[in-house]
Amino acid sequence: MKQVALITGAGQGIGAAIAKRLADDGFAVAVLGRTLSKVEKVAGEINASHPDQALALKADVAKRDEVFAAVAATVDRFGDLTVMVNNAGVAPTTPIMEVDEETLQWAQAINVNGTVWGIQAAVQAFEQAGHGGKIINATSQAGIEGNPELTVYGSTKFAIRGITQTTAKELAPKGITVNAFAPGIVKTPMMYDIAHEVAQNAGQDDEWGMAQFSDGIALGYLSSPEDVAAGVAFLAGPDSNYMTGQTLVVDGGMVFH
Ligand SMILES: NC(=O)C1=CN([C@@H]2O[C@H](COP(=O)(O)OP(=O)(O)OC[C@H]3O[C@@H](n4cnc5c(N)ncnc54)[C@H](O)[C@@H]3O)[C@@H](O)[C@H]2O)C=CC1
Ligand SMILES: CC(=O)C(C)=O
Repeated sequence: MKQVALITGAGQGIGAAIAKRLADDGFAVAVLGRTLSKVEKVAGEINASHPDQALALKADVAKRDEVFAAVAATVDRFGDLTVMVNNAGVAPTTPIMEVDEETLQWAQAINVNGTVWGIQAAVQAFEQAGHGGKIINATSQAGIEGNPELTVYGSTKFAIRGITQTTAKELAPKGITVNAFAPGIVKTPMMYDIAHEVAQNAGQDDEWGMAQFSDGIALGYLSSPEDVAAGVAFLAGPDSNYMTGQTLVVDGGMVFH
């Protein structure tokens, strides 16, 4: 069977690395993001080495109809969908007394609702094609253990693990597996934004800010997007067929669960 994956939030960072890794592994990939120029660049890089294997799609994962339309466009272009990677996410830093309704709703809409819409759209496509499939959701070490000043973000990442477990049980009879991946601290624009705030508060530069996060990592160094993509490649491939409802932690040894 032809393997076709849609990866959300794939214009940069972990999502772009996943798209490139899955294309190397033989998948046709739909590269979805909010900014068309960014996903077109990633898809163009993939197509340069793997002709016609990547499709760029613009969508906001918080909008259910846009996610369903993106899945339909993927099936239209490649004839199928076999793997859905719900990777898109936002990570506001929110000391508890600064949490407001707008930030809660924004993070919920993208991280949680976006994951639910991605699962629904993928299940519909798998059922229409008459086969099972694999759904892979992005959680975080911050969705396994509480992190200070990440109440809003952490709550969405804990929720994603809950959704992964409930849908794994619900969808198993349809031959669909649902797993999550939990990165630790990954050198992406998202993490540089967080490090920038830490550095600014201490009057230091961004690299100093990033270095502060390697303290709790057993392996002693920060990860690259490609380290995380390798874990996702395992979840997308046949070697994980007997695994569902699980969280694959790719964090260099930050949390043990
Ligand atoms: N960077 C890190 O250290 C960690 C990241 N993660 C998770 O991994 C995933 C990817 O993170 P990064 O690559 O680091 O982030 P990033 O911010 O570098 O990239 C995320 C991408 O998602 C896109 N996106 C955001 N909202 C969207 C929406 N509504 N619709 C479509 N696309 C949207 C952004 O435009 C961006 O291109 C996220 O879910 C994040 O929470 C988890 C643990 C650690
Ligand atoms: C961004 C993130 O997921 C962290 C800091 O764990």
